[in-house]
Amino acid sequence: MRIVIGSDHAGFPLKATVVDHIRKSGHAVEDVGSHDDQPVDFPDIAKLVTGSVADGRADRGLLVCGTGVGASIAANKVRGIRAAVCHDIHSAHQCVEHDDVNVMCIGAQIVGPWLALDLIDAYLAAEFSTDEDFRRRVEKLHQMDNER
Ligand SMILES: O=C(CO)[C@H](O)[C@H](O)[C@H](O)COP(=O)(O)O
Repeated sequence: MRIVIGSDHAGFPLKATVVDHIRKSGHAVEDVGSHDDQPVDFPDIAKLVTGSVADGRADRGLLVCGTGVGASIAANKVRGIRAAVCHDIHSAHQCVEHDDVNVMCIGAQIVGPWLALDLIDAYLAAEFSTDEDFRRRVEKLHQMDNER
């Protein structure tokens, strides 16, 4: 898959480990920054990641900030984006299987690097279910996007 990843200054220390891991797993990674630990506003990075997913340049996005919360709020402002903070393995795969999440957000101040990599593995391995209940619910999310 083509993965786009971004972080703010709080997520920056974790991002290099994550990028390396995803590349070694065989995925293509676009790293949109930040590229150092200087303060950067998470909405600016979220715009870059979500833009790449929304226009089809990337299949899935990853955002890393301090808690994952700000990044997910920002990402969900963008049409076509279904973002979720995931700090447990079940949510990391179920969010794709049931909700077709296309941007997962992680808090570098909340989870350590080993759990972060397991979360990412679960997220990237998951596929959207063909179950009609889940498809109908996500279709309603599309309708909500179109009504904004
Ligand atoms: O977690 C975040 C937003 O939900 C950010 O990454 C920041 O860590 C948080 O806003 C704190 O800001 P600071 O400039 O790092 O003190």
